[in-house]
Amino acid sequence: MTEVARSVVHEVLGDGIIDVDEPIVSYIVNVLADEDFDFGLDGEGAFDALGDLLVAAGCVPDFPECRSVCSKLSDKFGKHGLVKAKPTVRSLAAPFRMNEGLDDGEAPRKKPEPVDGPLLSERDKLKIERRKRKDERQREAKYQLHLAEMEAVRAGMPVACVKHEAGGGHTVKDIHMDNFTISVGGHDLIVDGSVTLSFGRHYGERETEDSTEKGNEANGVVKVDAISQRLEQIYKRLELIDADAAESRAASILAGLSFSPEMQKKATKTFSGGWRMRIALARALFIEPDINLLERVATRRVVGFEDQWGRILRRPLQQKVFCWETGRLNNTTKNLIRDELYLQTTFIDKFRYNAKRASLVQSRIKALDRLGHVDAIINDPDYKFEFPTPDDRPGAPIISFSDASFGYPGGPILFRNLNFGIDLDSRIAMVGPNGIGKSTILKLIAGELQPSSGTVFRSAKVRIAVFSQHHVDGLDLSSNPLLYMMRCYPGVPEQKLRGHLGSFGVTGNLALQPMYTLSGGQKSRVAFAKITFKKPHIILLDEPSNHLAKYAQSIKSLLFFCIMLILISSHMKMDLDAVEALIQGLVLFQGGILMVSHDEHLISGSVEELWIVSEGRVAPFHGSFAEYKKILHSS
Ligand SMILES: Nc1ncnc2c1ncn2[C@@H]1O[C@H](COP(=O)(O)OP(=O)(O)OP(=O)(O)O)[C@@H](O)[C@H]1O
Repeated sequence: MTEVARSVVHEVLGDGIIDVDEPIVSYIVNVLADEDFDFGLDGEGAFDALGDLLVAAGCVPDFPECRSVCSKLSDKFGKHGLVKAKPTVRSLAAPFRMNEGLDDGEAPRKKPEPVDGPLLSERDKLKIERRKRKDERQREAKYQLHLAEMEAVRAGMPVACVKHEAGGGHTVKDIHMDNFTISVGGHDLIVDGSVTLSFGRHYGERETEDSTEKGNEANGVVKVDAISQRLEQIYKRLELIDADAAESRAASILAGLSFSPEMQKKATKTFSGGWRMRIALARALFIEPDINLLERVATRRVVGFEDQWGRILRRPLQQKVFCWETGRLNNTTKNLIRDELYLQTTFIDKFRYNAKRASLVQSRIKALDRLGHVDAIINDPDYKFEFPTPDDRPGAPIISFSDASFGYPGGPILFRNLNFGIDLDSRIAMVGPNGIGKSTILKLIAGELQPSSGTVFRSAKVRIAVFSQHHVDGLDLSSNPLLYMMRCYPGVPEQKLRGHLGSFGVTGNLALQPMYTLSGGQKSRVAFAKITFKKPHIILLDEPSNHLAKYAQSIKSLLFFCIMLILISSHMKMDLDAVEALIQGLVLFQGGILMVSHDEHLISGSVEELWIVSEGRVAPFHGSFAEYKKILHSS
């Protein structure tokens, strides 16, 4: 059926569909081929569902033309029997009585069902259902269009095109092209070139210059001046960038980032998250021109940032709030002010009824009152990260490992005889080298993996939420945060889901914005909202600040620091503001936390214990993250 539908679409749209990307064409075909699709009167349904996409994708020049095309589509689909017949109303030959054959006594009345609002007729319900499907299709269409646009931007260059403007009077069997231009990515490679390929001659790469002369002799002119000039430029450029040494340069950069020769040959997909980040770093280092360019930008940012920070911190609180209101602060400065205000308000709350500190509390209350907007600042949605408090507290044991060992099938044993427990008061960060198996432990805890031997016990009553980059990547990008939550939790009132999204700063219009338009940090917030809706007792976090801090440990030079900033701005999935908010949210969370992270700031701000994963074992470390790092460096 889809094949017939496809041929009808091609027939009706003709040339209009030739240059349209395949995913868009498939989408159009699938929508129309859907057996529930309602073409409506004269193709009006098709126009509603696909009009915007057909025009935006250039299948039709404008909306009036689009209407007529939709009408043709409806017609053709009907002729091919692809339009499902609508149920028709049939009149009965004789009246039919509902109580025929029943006792004459009055039938017991059914108690009317309580209803919340006006009753909907079947027709209304169908209409609403159609409307929903239409919205869904339009969202999907916009997303497909966005994907196609992104693909074009990523490719960075339009398709190579050949403009052929005039034909010559040569024999029919020769191929002659005159006045043609070849451009790639907006750069002209050949301008006003002309080529004649004479029938019977053989042309090849090495023969080019030769054949020019031979061709001249034989009057079969091949004008390759422009081509050879261009080739010369390319060779010069390759020489300039030392292309022959590219592989060895890449190898030495990778080796500097601890990739052994065997690892350098492995497919990227076989590496753990941390190693993949190193690959991204190696790539950034390899492309020198971009680094130099960005380095300047980053330096300016660093300097500007420090200047402003220093200046703002020296000002009294009142002035800081004024600066806030005038909106000239960056996120870090905002966080510092917010922290200070937060401390002031906590101080007031804590010592409000303490006689000894009464005067101090009073003066602070007055000072804050004078400032105004304090609530707005503390409750800024950007800063919000509120994990729900579970209503129950299952008794111990919650999670315990007994002699648990694990190795991936076909791989080495990663852990032997692990013995430890986690409860609702646990606040732990697991640290260790890349690829040692930290994420694997989280998967064993969550039940995604089973131990090869020994046991991992999980209380039947415990609710565990897992956050990893995988959950952010798994969001439905064609949807929006609210719809996504509605699909994940069907039947839950919209207001409740909105409220929950709001706890993670996804408020107002942001909750209705297409997911693909959200920033990395905003997507992370949606993922957090999704995994915590059921009020988990334990939260497992796998690199919630996404591998950013591990490089900060080894990055000494400004160049490296700049690269970090580049990586932060281009790859980060959670912005710095969100990390601050996450720390605050975790501190206030009333359950257990086990995180895998290399982010010193996140670890020291939100957990109390450090566990070290190494050589197949997990052991508590009695010291701070900074002390652990010191030991790591000295060894
Ligand atoms: N599905 C899998 N199949 C086979 N091997 C795997 C699989 N997932 C991970 N591994 C391997 O198991 C080892 C441990 O991986 P894991 O992701 O747990 O490490 P990690 O300590 O979390 O690393 P990082 O800090 O780099 O994120 C690595 O060598 C990894 O390549």
